[in-house]
Amino acid sequence: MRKPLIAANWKMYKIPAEAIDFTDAFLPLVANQEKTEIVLCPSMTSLGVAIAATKGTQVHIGAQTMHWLDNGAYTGETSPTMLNAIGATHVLIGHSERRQYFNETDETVNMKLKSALAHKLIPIVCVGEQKAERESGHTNDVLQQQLSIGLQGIDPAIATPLVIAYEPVWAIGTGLTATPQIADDAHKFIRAQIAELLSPAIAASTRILYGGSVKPDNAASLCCLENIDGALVGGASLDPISFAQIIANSSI
Ligand SMILES: O=C[C@H](O)COP(=O)(O)O
Repeated sequence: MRKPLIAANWKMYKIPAEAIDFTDAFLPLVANQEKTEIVLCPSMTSLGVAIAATKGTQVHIGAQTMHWLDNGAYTGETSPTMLNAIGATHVLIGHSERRQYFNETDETVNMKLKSALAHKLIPIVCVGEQKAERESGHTNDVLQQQLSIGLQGIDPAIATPLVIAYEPVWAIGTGLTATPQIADDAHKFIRAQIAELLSPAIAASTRILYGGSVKPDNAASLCCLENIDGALVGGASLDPISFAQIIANSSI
């Protein structure tokens, strides 16, 4: 039985005071949502206040990226030990915006994933195809490549916390959403790949989230499918009421 997970990716939005305004409004709205794992991923400067504000609640805090090393001369980077030290529990890895604007590759995804698992951070590894790749019939090839390199050398014995987010790039921030059928097919393919690359047991327990223009009114149709175990939400997670509605509508 996979516990549903709904994560908010705030991207480069919200200063610390706005993060606190969010949690003040949001926490009472989800006080009874024990069935869903809820994660907020603020920017680095709001991690600390978000962790303090959610202490003692069932809401977890994750980072939007990290380096794979513990420390070193890497200006601007944040390490897994730094995330551990402040109490972050989850980390997004390989979001398409990191791949597009910050040169992240399947190889760096792989190094970050190994590091996150070693540091007991729950990794949410993002994969997904571009519009042209879908239109030319290459979606599964792209997913296969991202996963085979991203998951290379991962020890199945420590892979249980792995979470995958399927985010078709053409659906991110565009208002275009994958149909439930498109999303479920991709998730099914991803699960089969995990079975081959890691093990059938890990494939069965891995949560696979959908991301791309998830809103309160489409959350139920996307999140209730056999292979979809939750959502990674961008724009609609910035507003506490809308994000709480997505969580409520997903658990119907
Ligand atoms: O990480 C979240 C995704 O990029 C989805 O963003 P969006 O909900 O604004 O389309």
